Amino acid sequence: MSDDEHRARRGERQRPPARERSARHRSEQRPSERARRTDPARLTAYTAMREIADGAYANLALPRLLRDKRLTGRDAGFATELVYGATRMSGLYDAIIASAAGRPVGKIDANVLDTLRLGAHQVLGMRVATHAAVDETVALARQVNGAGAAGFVNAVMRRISERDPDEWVDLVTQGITDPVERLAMRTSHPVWVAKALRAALIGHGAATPDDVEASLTALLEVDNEPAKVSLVARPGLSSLDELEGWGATRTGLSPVGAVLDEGDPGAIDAVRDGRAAVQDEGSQLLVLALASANVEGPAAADERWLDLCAGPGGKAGLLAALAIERRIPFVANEISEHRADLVWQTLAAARAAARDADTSLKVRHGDGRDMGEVDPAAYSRVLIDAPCTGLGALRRRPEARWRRSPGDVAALAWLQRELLSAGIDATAPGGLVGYATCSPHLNETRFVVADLLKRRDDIEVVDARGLFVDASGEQLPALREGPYVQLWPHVHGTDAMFFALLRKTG
Ligand SMILES: C[S@@+](CC[C@H](N)C(=O)[O-])C[C@H]1O[C@@H](n2cnc3c(N)ncnc32)[C@H](O)[C@@H]1O
Repeated sequence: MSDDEHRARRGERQRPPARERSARHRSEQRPSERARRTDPARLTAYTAMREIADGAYANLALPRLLRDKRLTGRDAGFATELVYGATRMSGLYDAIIASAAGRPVGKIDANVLDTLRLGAHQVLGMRVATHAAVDETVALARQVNGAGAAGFVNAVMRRISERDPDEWVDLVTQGITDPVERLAMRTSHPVWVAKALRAALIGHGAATPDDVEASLTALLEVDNEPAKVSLVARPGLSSLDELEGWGATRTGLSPVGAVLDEGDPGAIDAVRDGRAAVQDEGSQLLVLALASANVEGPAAADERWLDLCAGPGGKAGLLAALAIERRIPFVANEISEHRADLVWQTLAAARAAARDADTSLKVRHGDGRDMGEVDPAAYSRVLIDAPCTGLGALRRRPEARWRRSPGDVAALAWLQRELLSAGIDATAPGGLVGYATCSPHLNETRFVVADLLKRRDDIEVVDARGLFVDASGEQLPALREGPYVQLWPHVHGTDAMFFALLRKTG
């Protein structure tokens, strides 16, 4: 990376007129006059983009490629920002590329389009100096798309770099009259996602129809900001002091949480051993809430805990640690064999601790919908972290917004109801069921619980707000009227986790 790019990554503008003149001169050269190759960071970013186009997940594909290419430090950071930014912003960038190219992106070869998305992000999203962004994108195109494509990329990149980001947004939104659709384009979200999140903000009481635009804007903008790396110190296995020793900082939000501002969490001994883990603080808080609520009646006499949908094991890791401290038997269930294996690995440290404490910790591979029949009324606390669209964690999964569709919400709705019903069947009278999603979509959250409350007479809702307490014991702010808890990235700094707490009454 050049000095300009390092400055750009620090957010400094670097576009002196002389360089601009030089950029114009260089970009007006025929691509064949500039036959050099691009740098490994951009090439790796391009390879990741192609894998993502084939269905890979950015958070899995990119770290593997960075390792294979031995990219570390600033180069790894640069490649990561390129891939995450170009993928997240591809809705907006595609509109800009189409305008600059004078043709719909459907008529541009998919490989070339990815090269252009990476180039657009450097110019519009990263403030890499224009000449470097254009030259390197053309060099990348020459290397991976061929000489013919490089000429086209050169022309499109030159046009993109003629306007600043605000001018482009104005241009590509000028024909859009609906304000939510305009916002969706500006913040690069599918329109249906922006509309669903708008309805969720209102439906969960976080905004009114009159003031929702400001909240929606803040929410959609946060989706485009890199999420901090949050860590959990699993109680009894690690501690916040230990994580601080590795450079993490307590946030004060989760009593067991810290953030790592820089560095690889995988380098931390406790994370490698499974005594600590990377985990959103909203997820930590809902596990702590379920574990700290009062169970009553027969459930209180014989505590046993169940995580019904445990893969890959993040919440099970925290729940298991808490169960072991209290010598409570714990079962983590998961339907996917591969993900059940991941739970087994994630719980390695907890399994050892359970053996030492002579308490039971089991990983079950099976359909959670059967648990009501397999283990009826057997558990005192059941967590149902249901499969969902993940619309509350878009900042962590750059490709997710483009993969999901409204049909997914409908397809998941029935499964979510069946899992919640089975979880209730598996709960002993007086016991608690925590229903969670990393989506605030009303059809995956309130409506699922409301439906079960209508169909069953053996459950009641417990107000969960008082159980969401920060490191100093204070209830989290802005939890609205309850009884459910809906966290928001733009308010709480967590993923948009939903949590409903139900008590089995009969
Ligand atoms: C949101 S994820 C759970 C995340 C997990 N609690 C964690 O914190 O790491 C939902 C999980 O439910 C699993 N799942 C889907 N259908 C299921 C079913 N019928 N029974 C049990 N698990 C299921 C999925 O494979 C997925 O691993």
